[in-house]
Amino acid sequence: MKPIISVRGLDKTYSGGFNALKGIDLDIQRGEIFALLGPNGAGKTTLISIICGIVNPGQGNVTVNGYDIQRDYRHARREIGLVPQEIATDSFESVLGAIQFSRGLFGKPPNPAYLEKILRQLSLWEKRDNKIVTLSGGMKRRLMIAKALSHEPSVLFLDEPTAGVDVELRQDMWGMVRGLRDSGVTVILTTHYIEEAEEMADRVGVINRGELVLVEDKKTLMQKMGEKELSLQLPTPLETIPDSLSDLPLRLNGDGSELIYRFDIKSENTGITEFLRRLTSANIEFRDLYTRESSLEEIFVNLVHSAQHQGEEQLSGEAQ
Ligand SMILES: Nc1ncnc2c1ncn2[C@@H]1O[C@H](COP(=O)(O)OP(=O)(O)OP(=O)(O)O)[C@@H](O)[C@H]1O
Repeated sequence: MKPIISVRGLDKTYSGGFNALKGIDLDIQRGEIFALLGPNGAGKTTLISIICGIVNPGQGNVTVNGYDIQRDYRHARREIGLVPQEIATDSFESVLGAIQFSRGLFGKPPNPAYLEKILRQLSLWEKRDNKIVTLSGGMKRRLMIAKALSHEPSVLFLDEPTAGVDVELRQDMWGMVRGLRDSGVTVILTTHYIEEAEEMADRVGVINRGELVLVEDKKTLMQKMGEKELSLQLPTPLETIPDSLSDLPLRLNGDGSELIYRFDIKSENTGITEFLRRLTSANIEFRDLYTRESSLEEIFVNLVHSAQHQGEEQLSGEAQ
């Protein structure tokens, strides 16, 4: 199947001369949840704003459902629902009135059954006649999503959907976004919360200093880049790691009653058998053992660090 969004060779230099995006190539597949991760100022909003037609692209091409965002702006824009970070809406309007109005802006004929469906999906149907001013913060956020969906777009952009939202509400939002994906909407979200990407995304893109440094299936990414840790619970805490084991990737946690061995799940030989044999030789006993995988957060930090490191090496190479 053809991708719903296709970005080719996208470059953006702002008028002040700042090069915010560098040669971005990206395909978004129909029906997926794609999370765009990156540190502050990496270029996430710039990329989304270009796809949504809010910021002019420099060089390159972007199509949405086959429509070129510059040559065929109106068609491309109709395919998109954008949920901005800020809640901006007329507070004395009713919930239903607000989404009817948003739909009208796209020149779409009324479709009460569709609007009812999205309000029900977002748990706002009971509030349809309420004035927006009377809604809670979480309801207002959901209303912003309902507005963005009102014209039946095929792609929904969520810019930091849960910034400043409490944990419980965040989980509600995640459930709702998954529900939208299940109903056929493609979702692209930017987030600072790695946990959010880890919970929701099918694929993850990492952007750093205007470059897309990685696009990967989330599960593959976690397997490929992940390190595992083998944690041993010791009945007798250790003060230090014995000299006979000092060449191994070990560390002690807390009061010395947890010994942690790191290994790479990519590697054919994890070294665990050898480690356990040497542990016995060193007369170290353990009560229990379990493994844990590194989180997307750790993977992300490693990636950004290595990308920065490469950049610095390149700069120092150029300076020489
Ligand atoms: N209108 C503009 N003119 C000049 N530079 C800009 C403009 N908008 C953004 N930039 C710069 O482009 C870079 C990328 O900004 P962008 O907002 O896309 O990053 P971001 O990844 O969305 O960051 P954040 O996570 O903080 O929202 C930043 O260095 C920013 O200062």
